Amino acid sequence: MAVEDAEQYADLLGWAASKGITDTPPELEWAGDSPTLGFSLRIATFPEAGGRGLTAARELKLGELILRVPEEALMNGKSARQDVELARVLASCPSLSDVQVLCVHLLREIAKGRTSERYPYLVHLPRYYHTASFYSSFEAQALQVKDAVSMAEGAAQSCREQWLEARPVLGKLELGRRFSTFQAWLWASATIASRTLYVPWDEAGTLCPFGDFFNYACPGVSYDSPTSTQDTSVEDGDSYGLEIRDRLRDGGFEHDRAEYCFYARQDYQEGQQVLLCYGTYTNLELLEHYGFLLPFNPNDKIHIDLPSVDELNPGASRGCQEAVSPKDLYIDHEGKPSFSLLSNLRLRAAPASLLKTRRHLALAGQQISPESDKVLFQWLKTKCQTILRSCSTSLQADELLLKIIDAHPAMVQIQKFLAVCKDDTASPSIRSDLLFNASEHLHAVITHEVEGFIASVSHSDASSTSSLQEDLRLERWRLAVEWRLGFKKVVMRCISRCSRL
Ligand SMILES: C[S@@+](CC[C@H](N)C(=O)[O-])C[C@H]1O[C@@H](n2cnc3c(N)ncnc32)[C@H](O)[C@@H]1O
Repeated sequence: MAVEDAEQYADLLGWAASKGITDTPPELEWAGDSPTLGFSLRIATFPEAGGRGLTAARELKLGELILRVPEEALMNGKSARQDVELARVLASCPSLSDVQVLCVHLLREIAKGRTSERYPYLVHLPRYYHTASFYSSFEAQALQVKDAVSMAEGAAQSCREQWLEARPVLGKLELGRRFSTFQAWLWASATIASRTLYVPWDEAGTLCPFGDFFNYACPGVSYDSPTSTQDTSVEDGDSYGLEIRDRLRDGGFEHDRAEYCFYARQDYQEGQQVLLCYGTYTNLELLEHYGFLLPFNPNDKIHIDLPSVDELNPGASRGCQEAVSPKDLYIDHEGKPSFSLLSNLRLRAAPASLLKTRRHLALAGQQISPESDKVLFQWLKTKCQTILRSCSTSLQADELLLKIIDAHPAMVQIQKFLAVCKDDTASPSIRSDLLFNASEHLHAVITHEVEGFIASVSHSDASSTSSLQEDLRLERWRLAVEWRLGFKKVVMRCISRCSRL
């Protein structure tokens, strides 16, 4: 963790204080004192856990009020309509959604440059994002799993549709070409997706200066290590040494104070990263909305479709079927079937003769008979094996590919790697150590994907592809590989669990 140079953020801290943003508890404020920051929180960088974030400037206690951001500093649909010119143009286009309104508001403020009253805040917003709408077709396909690929392709498509609908408004506001392009819209919508906080009156949420520096804490996990990195070597059945807790409410808009208030979700030592729970997300949802993955995410799940009514027990009369919500049918991060998946599989696997008297057992989470449990776990195991077979690379290939990308984190490096791999005359000493022991098949699979990635980057609009853009695409491809590897690990855990049971 590196505490950020106060100079670098002096403009933001000064502006925040002028807006009444403060991390001093109300009981310690002296009447007439101007608000300040730095008493409870400091801006710092956590390379392994979210990059820029907030660190405890002193010991903080669970439940303590640690930051207050007055309504005047927030940026949302209400503040958009306080801008007279913007309100007039928005009134002429009432069909825009809350998210579109906030995108327009953000782009209008950015287009004002230094003359924007919010410039000291806006200038510190990230320049780039890895949220799903930025995924190219190659990166989306690299997710491999059908639902994940459609999520990424759909995100880019829906962002484009929203931009097309909002274009007349951007035109009327005369923001200038640079701030009206699809690229600018993508940036604004990713800013909103990854940084807004919940408010009850606006579906887009609110941008909350300084409050949007908090990195994410997963509900149910207590972050005890000072840098908040978690053990990533997850073994089946391991308790991971983490304390599982209920979700705490750690931030929200308080009408009586007219402030967005943040509370410590646990005790923190000075220097420890202070985190905020944005909600309960699977890793795919984190990737979609926030552009990152958690190495350990107890809320991760994989959806499993139920077999047809007589697939497990052909010809048997099933009687009436329980109504079941698809979202409850999943295997969790440990590879365990959810309660609803297990009980519905039990009802489908049991012979009709037993169902009459033992149906209630399945509904109470108990076995109907050892034989029918065997049938259902065999079915689940086969289903998981089919899921893995439908992916174009194996878990081992993904692990190796991830190591290769990590060892070659820039486009020029990955290009050199490919050149060496394909050069039959290269001596073993200059060939990559990483592929040295790989089988011919693995070698071919890896080379094929690396080649595909490089081709996809060079086929994209060459005039606008800078080396920075290429490196960002490499990072997105890496995230896609990391996600599918995590997915396959969960499926593998389910297979070993089924084999044991
Ligand atoms: C609300 S912002 C948090 C502050 C942000 N790091 C910044 O520099 O402004 C949310 C973004 O921070 C990053 N982030 C937050 N929590 C993270 C975590 N636990 N691991 C990795 N990245 C994280 C992601 O890029 C996410 O989209």
